[in-house]
Amino acid sequence: MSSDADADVTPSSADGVDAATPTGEADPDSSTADPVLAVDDLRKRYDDTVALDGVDLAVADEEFVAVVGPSGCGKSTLLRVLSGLEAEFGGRVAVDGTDVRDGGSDAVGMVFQEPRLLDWADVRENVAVGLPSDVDPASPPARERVDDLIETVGLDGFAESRPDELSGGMAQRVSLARGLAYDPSVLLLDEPFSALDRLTKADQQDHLLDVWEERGTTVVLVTHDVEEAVYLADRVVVLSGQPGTVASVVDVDIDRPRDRADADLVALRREVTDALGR
Ligand SMILES: Nc1ncnc2c1ncn2[C@@H]1O[C@H](COP(=O)(O)OP(=O)(O)OP(=O)(O)O)[C@@H](O)[C@H]1O
Repeated sequence: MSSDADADVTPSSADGVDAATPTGEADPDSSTADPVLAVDDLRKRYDDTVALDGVDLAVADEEFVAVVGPSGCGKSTLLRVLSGLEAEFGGRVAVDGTDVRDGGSDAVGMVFQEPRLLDWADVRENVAVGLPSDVDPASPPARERVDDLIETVGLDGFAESRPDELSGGMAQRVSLARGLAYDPSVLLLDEPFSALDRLTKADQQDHLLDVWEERGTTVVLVTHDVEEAVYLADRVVVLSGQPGTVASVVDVDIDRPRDRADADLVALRREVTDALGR
């Protein structure tokens, strides 16, 4: 894709976001000097339920962070706040230095557990849904960007296919391309592979890593799957049970490509599992 096309469809972002060095253990706020995503003392309550209580998290540019925690600890709530779907909360959440309540969430892309595709639309149209609202999806730069994303997620040749002609893994890749169409500063993934069988899941995980490495996107992945978290992420943030708060942070300081059976990886899996109290 040409840089001209990028310029036409990419929203402007705030200046001055530099990569920073993650450090780790139990102090998620100290991980980055100038984070792309900054969560400070996040508190969220639904009537009598305290879902999140004082969550701190800082994610560096191009970092891949996984969030794990017991059922009901507030993982989905956290993503809903980050993506601007929950406007009422305590504390501060900023993307590229802009509060999510002041438009910071515009710089966030989201991939859900279910692909949530439009049945009547083909792959190209489904990906185009993720383009900025002021971009004409029929314009040549937009079409070029969409086709580039379709290629990035490995679906060349399927641009005119409809969702019922795709496998579950392929449909989830359409959802990933749609999440990237806005060229987000942060891509949020809410258990994107949990509905897939084991082999498809492993393929999709590797595919996500390829896309992450190729596009340099900052990723926050919520998952129940400790193996997935440790295999994919630079850091695993472990939330405590309800109300959710950060119980510990485990650095995964292992070069990629990683071997799922690697002894160090297995040891880190145990560390995360222990932190979860399983
Ligand atoms: N819209 C809502 N109204 C009332 N309570 C809610 C709402 N959404 C979530 N909750 C409550 O907030 C808490 C956190 O829910 P959330 O779905 O964020 O947890 P989770 O960690 O994603 O759970 P799971 O792993 O089971 O998907 C739970 O007690 C849940 O019942």
